[in-house]
Amino acid sequence: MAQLLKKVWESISNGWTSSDSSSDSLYNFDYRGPVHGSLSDQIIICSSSTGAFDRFPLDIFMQILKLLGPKEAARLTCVCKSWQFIISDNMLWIYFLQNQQEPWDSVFFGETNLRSGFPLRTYPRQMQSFMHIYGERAQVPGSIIIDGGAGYCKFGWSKYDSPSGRSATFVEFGNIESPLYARLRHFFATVYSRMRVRSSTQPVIISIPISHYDDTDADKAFRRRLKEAIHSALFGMNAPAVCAVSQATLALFSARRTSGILVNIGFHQTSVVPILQGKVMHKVGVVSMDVGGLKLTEYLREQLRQRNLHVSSLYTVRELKENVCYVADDYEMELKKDTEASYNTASEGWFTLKKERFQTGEILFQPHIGGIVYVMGLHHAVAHCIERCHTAKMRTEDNWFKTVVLAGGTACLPGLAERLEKEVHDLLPPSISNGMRVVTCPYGADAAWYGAKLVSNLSTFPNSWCITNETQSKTKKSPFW
Ligand SMILES: Nc1ncnc2c1ncn2[C@@H]1O[C@H](COP(=O)(O)OP(=O)(O)OP(=O)(O)O)[C@@H](O)[C@H]1O
Repeated sequence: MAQLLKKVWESISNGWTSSDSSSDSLYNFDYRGPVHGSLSDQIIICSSSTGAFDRFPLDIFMQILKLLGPKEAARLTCVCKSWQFIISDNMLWIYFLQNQQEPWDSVFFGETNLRSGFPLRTYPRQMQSFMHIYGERAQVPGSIIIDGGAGYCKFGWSKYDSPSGRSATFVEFGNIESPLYARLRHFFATVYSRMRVRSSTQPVIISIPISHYDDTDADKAFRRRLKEAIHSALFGMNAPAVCAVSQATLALFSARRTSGILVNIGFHQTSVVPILQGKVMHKVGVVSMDVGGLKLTEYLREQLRQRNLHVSSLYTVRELKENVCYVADDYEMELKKDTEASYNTASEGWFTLKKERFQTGEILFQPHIGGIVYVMGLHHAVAHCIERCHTAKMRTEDNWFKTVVLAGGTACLPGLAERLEKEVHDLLPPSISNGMRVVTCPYGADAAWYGAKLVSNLSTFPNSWCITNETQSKTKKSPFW
């Protein structure tokens, strides 16, 4: 300890001689919203002594605590009331949380918006202290996250940086004709075996695919049945706790939002999903189009074939699409430009693409150029959804539906967000479109997985988000749906 103090003292003295010594420079936080007010204000009120440390300026004392780390700092709260008061300062624990593996913005978003589970409640002021939150988060068990996309399944540990496995999805969750329970059980068993983990050891968080989204009785019944089948399959495998949340909601969470319009461009389909406070607004209407990543890949292959460019594998075409294609800001103008670019693929060498680079993504806006008929363009679907949200006026006090979040692998196409925003503004009257913006979720195809990770690392997880075998009978009507 003496050594450490010496080191700290030296480093701080050096800092004073070489740079500006404003006390703020010791705090490199972005956060400026203390829950208890600033510590220096409060320390004046706190009259009791910190013993020999009375001689230390407060910022040095805090620097020592930062160097000691969260475990030691927590222990020191037992020394006396003054120390406890100083150590429990939110800024110190925000500093510790900022130095965790998870981005601080996501931690803050999650702890202020998602702690309660459904129905969501925001904690602007009366939330727990960050010391308490830090302690709770440290005790949250690791969970298994399974995002079973229509094309690719992503799974892995909540404490890891990214999904540990991706595989082509071999179960269609949405197929009502087949014995759902058996298929789900097989699917979960395969994921557990790939992860080499026993199903009975960890809570599990599952993304529910966007399917049967209408507000009809039949679709509601299907969604209920699917939820029940997921729970029974997992509890039948002795999972200790299960959390099942819509894929669209999880993707929206990963973009650090609880409300907005989530546009998921998936493998087979594109879905436009209005979400208010984490809840899918089936009543307003989810719009879905049969254009997804696979159609884009197939269309690019067709264009290359027309230019007598032979590509043996669809994987190579996909590689070209993911690395060379983009969405034009103005399609007609782009046709007049020289857009040629070459790319060296992993298994089939060099290819030079021309207008295919932007024509591929154009089928999202003009499906007919790819031979897809009776399907509306993405901008029309989004504008339609915004209009419906505007008309429904569920919450007149804000424009929750004016943030459009793009998720899914195809959402990574450069230029897509800008083009969509422009087209939607052109379609809607300014009174509705004013303030509308389109943002891209930073996680692309893994958006739902990261949303699940955010939830499963919350200080209140699993209690406020999961159900157990014992509690499942009480959740006949879950608000997650
Ligand atoms: N950087 C990229 N640019 C363009 N397309 C991409 C990129 N990365 C992935 N994709 C495409 O995204 C598609 C897969 O998307 P994703 O993994 O989101 O679908 P999914 O989760 O299986 O489907 P769904 O969301 O419908 O359940 C593939 O066609 C893939 O080629």
